[in-house]
Formats: sequence, structure tokens, C-alpha cells
Amino acid sequence: SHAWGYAANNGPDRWADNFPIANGPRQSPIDIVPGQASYDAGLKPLNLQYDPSTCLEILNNGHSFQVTFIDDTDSSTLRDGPISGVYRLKQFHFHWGASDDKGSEHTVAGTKYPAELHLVHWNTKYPNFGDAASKPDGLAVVGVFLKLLYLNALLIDFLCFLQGKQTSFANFNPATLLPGCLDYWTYDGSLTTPPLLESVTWIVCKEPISVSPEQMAKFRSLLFSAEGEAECCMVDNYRPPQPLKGRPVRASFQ
Ligand SMILES: CC#CCNS(=O)(=O)c1cc(S(N)(=O)=O)ccc1C(=O)O
Ligand SMILES: [Zn+2]
Repeated sequence: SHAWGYAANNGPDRWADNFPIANGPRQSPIDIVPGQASYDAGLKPLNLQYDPSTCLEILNNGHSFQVTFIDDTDSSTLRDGPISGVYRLKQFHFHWGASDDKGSEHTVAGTKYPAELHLVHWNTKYPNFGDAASKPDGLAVVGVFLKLLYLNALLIDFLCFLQGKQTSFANFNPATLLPGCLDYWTYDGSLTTPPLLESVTWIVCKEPISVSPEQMAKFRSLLFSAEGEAECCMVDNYRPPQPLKGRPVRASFQ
């Protein structure tokens, strides 16, 4: 099976061995150069409606941890922005580094943030997520940078739960993780992990949310390894920026 990961022997530079699309025309993430993004007055504001009761579980899938949502109804959705139709929230997860100088997948004029949040949505014109993931307009992922500023009260419960210090994790409202200003850049891209499918409309928020050094330390204390395996801290689970290959990057703001 494709035991891909982020280590030297199975990391991003090796993914093309089993997933040749890794060298495709619309790969993600990218370096966003604000001066080269074109303002598009036709872009609508993001319309995110999340229902906390659809929060299902947190799981460590070996390369990140993700919070999954019940997606059999239109209760947690993304509309407007650069997309048409209704996309349903499937899961959110993070990417982060071993130190504060790296960790995000997208970069802004070469600047790396210590972490990046991804909220994954799928287009309800398709019957299910798996089908949507193979279509060019099947997925929409909202990316939010994390910046070391101050303690993010909304992440406390979340991280305590991840540390196994909490049992229940119901009714988490991911809208609380969004920045106050929802200005964004958007471009056509892909999943940033195998299978690297080129089915993602990326929507990257310009404004980061805050996180404290202690909270970053908690992310880094999570493990890639499973019970009984040699401990291996889950860090640096980010893919570096990929070639833009002529793609336009649009801005929803001037
Ligand atoms: C078929 C298929 C697929 C990908 N699933 S995902 O979209 O939830 C996803 C998306 C992303 S990302 N970084 O592209 O949003 C990362 C990881 C995952 C995951 O399975 O864990
Ligand atoms: Zn991601």
C-alpha cells in the first residue's frame, strides 16, 4: 500500500512515485504573491453556515488529526465566495511545523506561518464526497493561517480533548475558528496530500487567527506513531508550495 508520509523516505519529494499527479498542472499548495493576485469584484463574500451538532469525532489518521462532520444533510455548508451551488463540510484538520518558523502549506510572498487550518467541503451536485473528490469542481477547501499572537480560547477545549484530557467533544462550532475578516485569495488547485486529486477550489483567508506558543507545543506533542510503535512526533506535516503553472490567483479584496 502507499505508505506515504512526511519523512525523508516517504515525504512530498517521493509522492510522485505512487501518485504521478503530484507533478500535475494544478497542484497545491502554492506561494501566494499578493501583488500578483488580481482583484475580482465579481467574487462574493464567503457564506459559511456551520451547525455544531453535526460535529462527529476527532481522529488521528496518522498524518494529521481531523474533526469529521455528519454530511448527509445541508446543515454545515459553504456557499457563495468563488463557488456556485452548495458545498457540505466534511472535515477540518491542521498542518503544522516542528518550530514556529514553518508549518503552513500556503505561503504569502514566501512567508510561512506556524500552522494552517483546512476546512474541507464537497459539492452537493455530486452524490457523495468520494465522487466529488474526482471532479474538477468537486471540493472547496477554506484555508486559515495560524499566527503566534496570544492564547486562542476557542482552541483550548479542542487541544485538551486531543491530549486525551477530555472525553466528550460534541458541539464544536468550527465557525469560531474563522478570522473576523473573511477576505480571501482563490485559485484552482488540488488536495495537498495523496491522492493529490486536482478537484479543489482553494479559498485562503488573508487574516490569520491567533495561537499561543503553549498551544503550538500541544499540536507538536501529538504522535504520528500508533500505540506500541516507536514514538514519532507528528510535526512538519505540510507539503511545500508547488509550481503555479500559469494559474490566476484572484483576490476578493482590494
Ligand atoms: C479521495 C480523497 C481524499 C482526501 N480526503 S480529504 O479531502 O478529507 C483530505 C484533504 C486534505 S487537504 N490538505 O488537501 O485539505 C488533507 C487530508 C485529507 C484526508 O483525507 O485526510
Ligand atoms: Zn490540509
